[in-house]
Amino acid sequence: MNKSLRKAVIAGNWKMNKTRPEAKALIEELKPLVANASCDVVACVPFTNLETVLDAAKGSNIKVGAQNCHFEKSGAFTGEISADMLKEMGVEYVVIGHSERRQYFGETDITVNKRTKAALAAGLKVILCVGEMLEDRENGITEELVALQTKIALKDVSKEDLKNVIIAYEPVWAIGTGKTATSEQANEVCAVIRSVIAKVYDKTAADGMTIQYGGSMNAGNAAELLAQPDVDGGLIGGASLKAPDFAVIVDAATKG
Ligand SMILES: O=C(CO)COP(=O)(O)O
Repeated sequence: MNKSLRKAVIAGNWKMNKTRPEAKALIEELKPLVANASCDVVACVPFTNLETVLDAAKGSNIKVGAQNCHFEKSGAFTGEISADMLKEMGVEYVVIGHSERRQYFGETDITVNKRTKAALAAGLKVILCVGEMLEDRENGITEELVALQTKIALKDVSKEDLKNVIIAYEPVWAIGTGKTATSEQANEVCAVIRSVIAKVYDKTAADGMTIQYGGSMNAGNAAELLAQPDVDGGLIGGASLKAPDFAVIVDAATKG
């Protein structure tokens, strides 16, 4: 299927950055720069910035996302935020299973699956992150590992709900390191993910699935990565904190 029939999505993952005034300033700077984008533009911001960013992005084409949500609807889960809480605010997207959550906060494939289902049930769109560690790549198990992560994360997710899922392939060794996967490496694994979707669901679902690459994507390398046939967008960390850089990536997706 022609990739141009899929929706390209460029999402910024601000991670643990920006106070509210800084967040507002970044969105204000970004708005005119991405106003003519033909791809979807998303800012996934810290919980504390959600209201500010929702407000600042109002009337623009910037959509707003959170960076995690809990799998229970409510209850004694100190420090957690439910999917319903995000939905009620007007948040549209949520990042689930980011490698930093897997590495530092005990996130597992099983909890990623639970959070994914909870977010979809609440009506949120999920940016589901998968990706191998350097050791996995060196051991030659990247494809199997990413396939496994994808399958478990999507267990019991219906074909209808899958329409609200984007998958982000983020090799852990490329995140925040300045070491980008080559465009061939990125495309290869995105294609593996697409074939998993075809097997678990069907070809139509696979053809329609937006699959992003993430990991040191920046203004200089985005065009080549986004031109790959199976790369439909990007999940951007560091470069999403600078409006002009992020806007170049959005432009590249519009062309790619
Ligand atoms: O983790 C990432 C996005 O979720 C990528 O981060 P960097 O773009 O800073 O490498």
